[in-house]
Amino acid sequence: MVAGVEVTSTDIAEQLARRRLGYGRGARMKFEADQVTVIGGIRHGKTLGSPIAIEIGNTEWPKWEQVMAADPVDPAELAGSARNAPLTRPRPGHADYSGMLKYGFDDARQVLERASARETAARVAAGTVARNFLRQVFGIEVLSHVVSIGDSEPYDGPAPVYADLTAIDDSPVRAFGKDAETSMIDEIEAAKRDGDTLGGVVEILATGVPVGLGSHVSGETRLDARLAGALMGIQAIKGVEVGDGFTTARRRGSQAHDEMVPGADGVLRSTNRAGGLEGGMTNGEDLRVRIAMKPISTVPRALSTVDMETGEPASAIHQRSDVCAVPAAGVVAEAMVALVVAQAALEKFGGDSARETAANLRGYLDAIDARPPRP
Ligand SMILES: Cc1cc2nc3c(=O)[nH]c(=O)nc-3n(C[C@H](O)[C@H](O)[C@H](O)COP(=O)(O)O)c2cc1C
Ligand SMILES: C=C(O[C@@H]1CC(C(=O)O)=C[C@@H](OP(=O)(O)O)[C@H]1O)C(=O)O
Repeated sequence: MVAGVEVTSTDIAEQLARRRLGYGRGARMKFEADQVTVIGGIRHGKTLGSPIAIEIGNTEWPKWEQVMAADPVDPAELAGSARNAPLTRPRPGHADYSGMLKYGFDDARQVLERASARETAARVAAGTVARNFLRQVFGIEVLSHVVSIGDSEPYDGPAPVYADLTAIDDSPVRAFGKDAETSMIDEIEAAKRDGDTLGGVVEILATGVPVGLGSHVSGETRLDARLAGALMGIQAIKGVEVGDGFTTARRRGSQAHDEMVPGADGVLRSTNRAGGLEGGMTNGEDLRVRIAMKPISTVPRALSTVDMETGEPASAIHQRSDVCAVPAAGVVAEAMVALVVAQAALEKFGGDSARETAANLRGYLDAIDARPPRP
C-alpha cells in the first residue's frame, strides 16, 4: 500500500462492526467482540508505505487458550474439558470430513477453527485500507446489497448507489427495498422455526472505476477472473456472476451487449449488462458482480453423517450456528472487491504515495480526454 492513505483504527472497527450484523446471525456474534490494534504501517492516521499489520483480538480467547495451545499441555489439565472433547461427526457441507482425511486428524476441531468464516474479519480489516485508498485517490466507492435469501422474492429494481449504503446497512438483512426485506425476513423466520439454515445472493457494486483496470493479455491478469477467484475464496460462496452473467447467456447478441454512442465527454452506454467488464478490463461503467452463498452447513436439525471414530451412522456436530450469514457475506465481498480493484489500480498507476498515484491517474485520464475525435 502506498504512503499517505488516510485510515484509522475507528474506520477498521466500523467495517468490522458491519460484518457482525445481520438478521439470522448466531449466538457467537453476541458474546464475541473484535478488538482492533494497528501494529504497524500506519502513523497518525496515514499509511507509511510499509506493510500494514492489524491484530483483531478475540475476547473469547482466554477460554480456549489451553485447548488450542501451541505448546504441549499436560493431559491431566485437559481431562474432563468439554471444550477439548474430540469432534468426530463431520458436518456435510463443511470442511470437517475432507480436512480430517487429508491431514490425518481424529478431531475435526483441527480443521473447523481454521475453516471458519471467523477468518473473514481479517479480510474486512485489510479491505478497509483498500477502500480508503480507492476513495481517496480514485473516488471509487464499493457497496453491496442482498438480492435474495433462500427462496425470497429477489430484488429486481434499480441498482443502489453509494448514498444508499446507510439505508442498506440499516436494513436487518441489508436489503435495498422494503418488499425484498420483508420477504427475506419471512424466509429466515420460517427456516429458524424448522431448525434449518439458508443461503442467498448478494450484489456488489463499485462506482467511479476508471477504464482499463485489469488486462486482456492473459488469463490471470483478467479482472473478471481475479474478482471471481477472490469472491469464490470466501467461505460458502458457490457462484459468481459478472454483470447479467447467466441471463446474458440466454439472450441474443443484439440484446446482450452495451451499445456505444458518442457523448460530449466520450463514449456513452445506455446499458451496463456487462457489469463494467469487457475483455478482462474495466470499461468505465460501474462494476457489478453477484455472489451465490450456499446455506450454512451447521444445520440445527442435524444432518446424517458417519462417526469417524466408530464408523456408525450419527447426527452431525451442532453446537451453535448462524441460520443465515448472507448479509455479513456481503460486507466480506465488498472487502474482497476493494482489495482486488486496489491491487489492479496499483498495477496500472503505481507510485509510492497516494499523491503520486493520483498524479499518474490524472496523466492517464488527460491522455484519454485528449483523444480525437470529439463530436
Ligand atoms: C460470514 C459467514 C458466516 C458463516 N457462518 C457459519 C456458521 O455459523 N456455521 C457454519 O456451519 N458455516 C458458516 N459459514 C459457512 C462456512 O464457513 C462454510 O460453509 C464452510 O467453510 C464450507 O464452505 P465451502 O464449501 O465453501 O468451503 C459462514 C460463512 C460466512 C461467509
Ligand atoms: C465467528 C464467526 O463466524 C463463525 C463462522 C462459522 C463457520 O463455520 O464458518 C461458524 C460459527 O462459529 P462457531 O461454529 O464457533 O459457532 C460462526 O459464528 C465470525 O464471523 O466472526
